[in-house]
Amino acid sequence: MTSPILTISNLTKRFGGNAAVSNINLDVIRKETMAIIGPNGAGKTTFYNMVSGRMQPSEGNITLDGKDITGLPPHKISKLGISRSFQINNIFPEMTVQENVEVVLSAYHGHSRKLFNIASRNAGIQQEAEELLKRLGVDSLKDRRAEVISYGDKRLLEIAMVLATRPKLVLLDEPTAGMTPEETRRTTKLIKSLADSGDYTFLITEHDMDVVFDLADRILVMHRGEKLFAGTPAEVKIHPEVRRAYLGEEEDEVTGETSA
Ligand SMILES: Nc1ncnc2c1ncn2[C@@H]1O[C@H](COP(=O)(O)OP(=O)(O)OP(=O)(O)O)[C@@H](O)[C@H]1O
Repeated sequence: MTSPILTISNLTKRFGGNAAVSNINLDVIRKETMAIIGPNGAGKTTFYNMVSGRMQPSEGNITLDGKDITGLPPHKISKLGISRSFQINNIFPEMTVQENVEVVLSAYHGHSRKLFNIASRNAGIQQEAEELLKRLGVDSLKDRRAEVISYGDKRLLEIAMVLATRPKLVLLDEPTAGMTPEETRRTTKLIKSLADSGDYTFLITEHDMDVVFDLADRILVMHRGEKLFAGTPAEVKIHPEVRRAYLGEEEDEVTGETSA
């Protein structure tokens, strides 16, 4: 875990006179799982939107694997290897779970995304889709229409679709938001096993601190647009300024403990 896959330099986004993100410097190391946390309004979404190309930075640079991607549109950034999960928006509800993954794989392998190509399914793509669904633990659902599976399973399907593009960097936006505690446990375990496989680099935003501390190798703590601290979960837990930033929001949110 040494060379950075993503380098952020002096990244700033202003809305009018206000800096939503201010002068952030950060390296995301190949194969690590990095989480971004911070109180409401800290600038996490704005930061994420700049990395995925949905927002143009006011200042600063973003480099992916040595290539400057600052200000490129989302489709170009996605082609260059940053894949972002959107909460279920990408799923075709009437297709089966497996066909959904096959559509993405077909596009990745240079075939048309059009449905008639799915009808004449390619054996290699079919097998690849099955393997991905197995990795996500949803292969038993492969022949179900996507619209009938549970919310938690849809989120896992969505992650399978993101991974189908073989991204260099996977952005997961609140991967457990809206899940039941059981779905959250299952999803956390799965993401952890994907991360442990060493095949992926994850940049995750997540409000659930238990999930963050379970998954992250390192955590970027944002506060009022600035980088308050970046370090290991153990370092973050004991960092006085981090604790101070969270107190007054939800007490001890950062440690996952409830204060008496
Ligand atoms: N399009 C916009 N126009 C003006 N101000 C914005 C815009 N987007 C975000 N902001 C402001 O930038 C600041 C950071 O917002 P952002 O949504 O990035 O924070 P966040 O950490 O993701 O918050 P939350 O945890 O509540 O989602 C806030 O003060 C917000 O009001």
